[in-house]
Amino acid sequence: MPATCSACGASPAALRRPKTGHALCRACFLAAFEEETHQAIVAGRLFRPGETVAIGASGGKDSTVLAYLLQLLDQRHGYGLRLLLLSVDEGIAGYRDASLAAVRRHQRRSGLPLHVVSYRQLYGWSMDRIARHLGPRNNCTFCGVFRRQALDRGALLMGADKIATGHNADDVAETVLMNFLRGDVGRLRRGAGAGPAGEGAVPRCKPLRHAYEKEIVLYAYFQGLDYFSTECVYAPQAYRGYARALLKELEAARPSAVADLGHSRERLSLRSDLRMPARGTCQRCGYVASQPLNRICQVPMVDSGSELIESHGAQSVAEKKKHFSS
Ligand SMILES: Nc1ncnc2c1ncn2[C@@H]1O[C@H](COP(=O)(O)OP(=O)(O)OP(=O)(O)O)[C@@H](O)[C@H]1O
Repeated sequence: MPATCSACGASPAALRRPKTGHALCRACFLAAFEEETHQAIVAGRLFRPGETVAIGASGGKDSTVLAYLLQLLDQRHGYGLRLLLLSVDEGIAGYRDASLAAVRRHQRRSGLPLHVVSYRQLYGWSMDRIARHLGPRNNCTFCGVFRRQALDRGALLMGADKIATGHNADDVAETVLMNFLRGDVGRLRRGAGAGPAGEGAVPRCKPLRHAYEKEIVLYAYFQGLDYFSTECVYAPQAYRGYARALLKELEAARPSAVADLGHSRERLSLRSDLRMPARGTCQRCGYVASQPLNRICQVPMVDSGSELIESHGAQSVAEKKKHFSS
């Protein structure tokens, strides 16, 4: 590594940027990362003044950096946002309880309001209980559908106009790879944009979708941010892990592979006569569905316990509100 920072030419270089290869000092790296995130927000028109934004806070590095950065950039550039932290407790012992503790620590430091919604309260089931019914496979698929809806419902109850998630460039590239490998054209078309996405009740955006995971880790490190870094106990079974391993190999050979995959998806052109899955509403619960019943209402264990359907579909919003903690 060169002795001096290639940006300021004065301070000693502290790192080589994984994204660009530039050798930078700590201050120049932090400034570049913050400015790039601001530019992504401005170019993507992700927010409007006066909006209430619920930040999906998992306690992991990405959403911790996102929450920190949005607060910093909002103050610096006067976006005029009302920022909130929104966490979903899936009920995964030894994982989510510890990561929620990290969210609460961030909440205390930042002063941002925090709301927690749980699967148990919303659906009557914890993810651990679902996993016992389903066995080791498909847990991440179900959990993803449950979480998407839980974030929507939490955001609606908090009066949020938008949900911001910490998805980064590696997440986007993995998703593109996975959808290619599965031939899932519907998700390829709608899955990797900056948002607002068309799915769900509340528009979503991903302000860090151009940020490399390695740089997010470096940013968190240099800012001394406190986050939870253990993988979910169900993740090793997920197909996404293969896409992640493949991406790491590709990145080692060519670092731009991460960004290039995201760009490929954006520029992808699909045949005009291609039939896309219709998006409607679930006949049972009324939330987004591409089939008569959405994935949650199709969970096989509903036969062995109607609790899930009843608590998911039959409660009024007023009844559900009393379940939410703040
Ligand atoms: N339990 C949750 N509660 C609230 N938001 C969540 C939760 N899980 C995921 N998200 C949101 O979705 C994004 C991507 O999810 P992913 O599963 O990659 O998160 P993670 O790896 O657990 O944590 P992070 O992305 O914060 O490092 C997160 O950055 C966060 O914004």
